[in-house]
Amino acid sequence: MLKVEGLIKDYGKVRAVNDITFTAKPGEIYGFLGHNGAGKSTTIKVSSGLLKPTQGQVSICGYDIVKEPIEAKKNLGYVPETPFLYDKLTGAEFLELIYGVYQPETTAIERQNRVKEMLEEIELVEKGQDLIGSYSQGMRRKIALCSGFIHNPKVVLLDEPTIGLDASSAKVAKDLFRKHADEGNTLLLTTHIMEIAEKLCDRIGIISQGKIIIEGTIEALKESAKGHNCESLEDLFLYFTQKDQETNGGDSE
Ligand SMILES: Nc1ncnc2c1ncn2[C@@H]1O[C@H](COP(=O)(O)OP(=O)(O)OP(=O)(O)O)[C@@H](O)[C@H]1O
Repeated sequence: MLKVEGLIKDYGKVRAVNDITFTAKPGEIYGFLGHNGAGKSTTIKVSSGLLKPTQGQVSICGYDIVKEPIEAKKNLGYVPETPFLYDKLTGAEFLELIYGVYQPETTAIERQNRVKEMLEEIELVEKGQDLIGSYSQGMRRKIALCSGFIHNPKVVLLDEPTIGLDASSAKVAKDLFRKHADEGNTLLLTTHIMEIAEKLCDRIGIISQGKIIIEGTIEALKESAKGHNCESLEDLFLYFTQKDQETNGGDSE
């Protein structure tokens, strides 16, 4: 379970996140949607422990990310929008390294077996022994995704997880996300691709100018937009964000 309560994050004078509260539950894929600069990545970075909140709390499975970072991070997987990878390691070596950091008590054989399983799941076995430096953009993305799931975390934060993936790789990734959620884990993901959010997410939170302006299932969002001709998630997204800008002003695009 991921709980964000009264979160505020300032970068100097810029208030990037302005009092956000939401919960992503076990078994759920929570989609975080918003225009560029709305505050999605900042919320994810604070939730991962990478940035300190200005105000408010984030807890991962009940552990406060600031006060109990080790316990919180043991339960956490995080795949940033621009992941850092080691070009001089093979994909398999990189994943073994990450797995060993999270599960230091495991043996080398256990780590190798888990990595093999993960590479099979993401359909990258034949490239596992190649250097990451030789990978295409899509292969790099796949390895980064594996690094977020390799230790079977209870909460996974995914910032634009399907960027650079072709249609069949995106399908493999989406299947991985769904399977992990169906096993009782929590996923929070951001995406600008409305079709992905529509098909994959159990609940949606729309963020505008650092605030969540509406959240719920797509059915619930449609109910709130009744009479405004919103048939798809794209229609709903445009309706709610435009309404927010008309009501509250601002220049987020
Ligand atoms: N390191 C930083 N220093 C100063 N301002 C920042 C920094 N990172 C983000 N911001 C500002 O915070 C606000 C929210 O940015 P954020 O990256 O969280 O948005 P986002 O919703 O993830 O956008 P995108 O969809 O473009 O990735 C923006 O106004 C951005 O310019």
